[in-house]
Amino acid sequence: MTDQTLIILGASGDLTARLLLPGLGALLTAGHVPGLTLIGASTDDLDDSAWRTRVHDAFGAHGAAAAAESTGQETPTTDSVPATSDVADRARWIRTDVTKASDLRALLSAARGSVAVFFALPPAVTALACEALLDVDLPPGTRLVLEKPFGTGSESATALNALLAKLVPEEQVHRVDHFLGKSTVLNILGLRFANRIFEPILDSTHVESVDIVFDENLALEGRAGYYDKAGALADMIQSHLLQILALLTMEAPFSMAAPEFRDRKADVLRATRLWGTPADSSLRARYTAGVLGDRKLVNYADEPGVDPSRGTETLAEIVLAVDTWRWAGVPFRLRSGKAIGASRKEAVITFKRPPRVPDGLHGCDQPDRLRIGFGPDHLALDFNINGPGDPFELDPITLEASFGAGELPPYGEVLRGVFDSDPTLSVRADTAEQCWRIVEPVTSAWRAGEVPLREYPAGSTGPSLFL
Ligand SMILES: O=C1O[C@H](COP(=O)(O)O)[C@@H](O)[C@H](O)[C@H]1O
Repeated sequence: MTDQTLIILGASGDLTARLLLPGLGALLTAGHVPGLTLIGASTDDLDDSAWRTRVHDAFGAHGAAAAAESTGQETPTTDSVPATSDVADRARWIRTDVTKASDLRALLSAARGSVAVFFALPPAVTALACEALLDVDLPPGTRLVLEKPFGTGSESATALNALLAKLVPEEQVHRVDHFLGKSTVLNILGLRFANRIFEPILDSTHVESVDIVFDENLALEGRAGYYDKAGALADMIQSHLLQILALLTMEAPFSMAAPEFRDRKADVLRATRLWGTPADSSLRARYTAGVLGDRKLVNYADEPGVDPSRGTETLAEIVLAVDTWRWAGVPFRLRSGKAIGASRKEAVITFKRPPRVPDGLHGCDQPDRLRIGFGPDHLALDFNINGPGDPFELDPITLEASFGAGELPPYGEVLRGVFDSDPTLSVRADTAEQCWRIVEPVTSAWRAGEVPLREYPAGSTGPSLFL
């Protein structure tokens, strides 16, 4: 097995501690990437020892715990997981200005074996780092791993793609969308393509509408530096929810190999557009002060680090059309909000009514629904039967299935693809551009003030076009 080195640019940031290192810890605990060298880099004045402590903490607090959860074992500490302790003990910190070729050259010379460079940086700094890398000889096979947001619109995404194409072949670029590492999201593929019963009715003849909803209890949680520039549309819809839409609407690939799978996703995203005008097919809103469970939340605009004049939305909705033979005429309603009282994370496929219910059968007319939950992992099918009591009275019933989490947490899954040099679960260049193209009519209209920014108290359900 070849040695591998993971270099994290921007390693002192929130993403590294909160998601990346825990995901890596789970991956190592599950026995992957033995002998990994981990190098952290940024302009911060850390040293090896301080960095190792951070890595130990992140592995111990989250990574090992996540792996233990999925195996049902007791939570081990880093001390009881030699693979993570070993990587943490040998981790190195190299002070680096990521926009300077000379610094990046020195950084890469410290790597052993096959190299993956993770850009845990804001989009503008990522672009500068990529430009600096043009003057550096990258070791053969180097993989470049980029976080969302990938650019800030289709123009910057196209420019960044062009830059990356000068550095390494597309197969070596991993654009991370951690929702593609979520076991329930991936279960959409098994549900659709490994069963006879669902796929034939997933089309415009049978489906009335599809809702993809990710409403969270979480509020800003100290992430103003990133979130206030992104907002709910870019943070969740342009990225994660469009990936879910692609999995729900794509045609069956003949294989799960990266080229076929990513071709089918790209096909359907190219066919996706806003349903109507931004005024009738989009909604934006921002939470005000409120109470959520036992937490008192302050007005978003008063959160430290927020620039209220930016008008950042914390709740966004858009309605999309997928112009394919299969889906023409079916509205896809995508929604995500923060500080929502009732957390709801699911895709709901609502079916059309039967052509005719026989006279004499009465009492219940709920439409059939297939619900795919994204946390907790859950699957439910709502339909009508002749229930107890009056034999001709219809009753609603739900068939439910819950299943355990995958072997790895989402970031672990995504990183496994990076270390295996398998880009299947990463977002391809054209797809990243398409996802911006789909939302751009909305972002332009919002910038021009054509859609008002509404308000909702934290802890409420928030406004909606369709709920
Ligand atoms: O990427 C993001 O995702 C999370 C929600 O995903 P989860 O896996 O943590 O449930 C969201 O809270 C965050 O704002 C966004 O940046």
